[in-house]
Amino acid sequence: MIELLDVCYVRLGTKDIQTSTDFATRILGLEVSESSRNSRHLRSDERGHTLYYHDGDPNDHVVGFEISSNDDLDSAAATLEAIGNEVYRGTRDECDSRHVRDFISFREPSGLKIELVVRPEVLGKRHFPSRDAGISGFSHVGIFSQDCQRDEQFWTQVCNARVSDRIGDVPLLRVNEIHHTLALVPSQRGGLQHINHQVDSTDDVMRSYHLLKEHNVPIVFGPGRHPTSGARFLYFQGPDGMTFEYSVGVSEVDEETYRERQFGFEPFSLCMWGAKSNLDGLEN
Ligand SMILES: O=C/C=C/C(C(=O)O)=C(/O)C(=O)O
Ligand SMILES: [Fe+2]
Repeated sequence: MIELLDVCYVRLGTKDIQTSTDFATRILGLEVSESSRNSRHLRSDERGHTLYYHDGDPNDHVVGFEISSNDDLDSAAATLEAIGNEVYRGTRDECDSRHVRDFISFREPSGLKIELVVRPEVLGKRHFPSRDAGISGFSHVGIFSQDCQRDEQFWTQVCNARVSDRIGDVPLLRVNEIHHTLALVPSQRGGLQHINHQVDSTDDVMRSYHLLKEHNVPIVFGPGRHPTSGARFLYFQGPDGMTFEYSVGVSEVDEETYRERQFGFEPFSLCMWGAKSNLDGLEN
């Protein structure tokens, strides 16, 4: 069993590094922690970076998950190879550019590249956001799935993910006490469906809603409230068609007493306030 501790970063190719950086700092509210001619490391919390943009194909998405030790990394590689996955071990330079001690990469069943990393760096220097969006940190991702039932089996049987809720066959999966760290969203393609940052309050969600509208950023869903995690949310479109989410109030799960719930595949399962979803794979 591969024991994922948490999601730690997303890496995205972009056609225009400057436009993507401007969005990430002036709109989303992240901090540039490292910059080169063709890449940016961006920070959202105490970690050294949680988002990385680089010149490249905008369909090139990678999600990093932290695992606890090199022994766990070796046994994860053996587990993945035993079920037919090709596993790549990061070179020293690649580890250094990610600020991690070690990592391996592989593709999950719908094709998204996953990196399992050991000892991602946290910075002593206080995080200083580029705008007052109220972000408290990077929290979860949505992943496109060509077969939600098959992919749920991968995340729950090969890895340690547990189902918190399902909307139809769409599972919200946790790897720690947070209600979900990944959601599988039906699609013909693979890749990343959305990137979530938690904010401090509903006021932050609503302040950003008005700021985004003023800057003509397309709103994809919300403001609204998920009956699943209880979070108040707002989804909007960033560069290269990537969807970002702010949310606040995601519930925590007591492993001893929690039982997974089944929600119907209907609009009020997505938003209990009745907002209409234009989310890729979850339109209504
Ligand atoms: O539309 C369903 C989304 C549910 C949630 C939630 O319960 O918070 C998400 O944030 C998500 O799937 O990303
Ligand atoms: Fe989300």
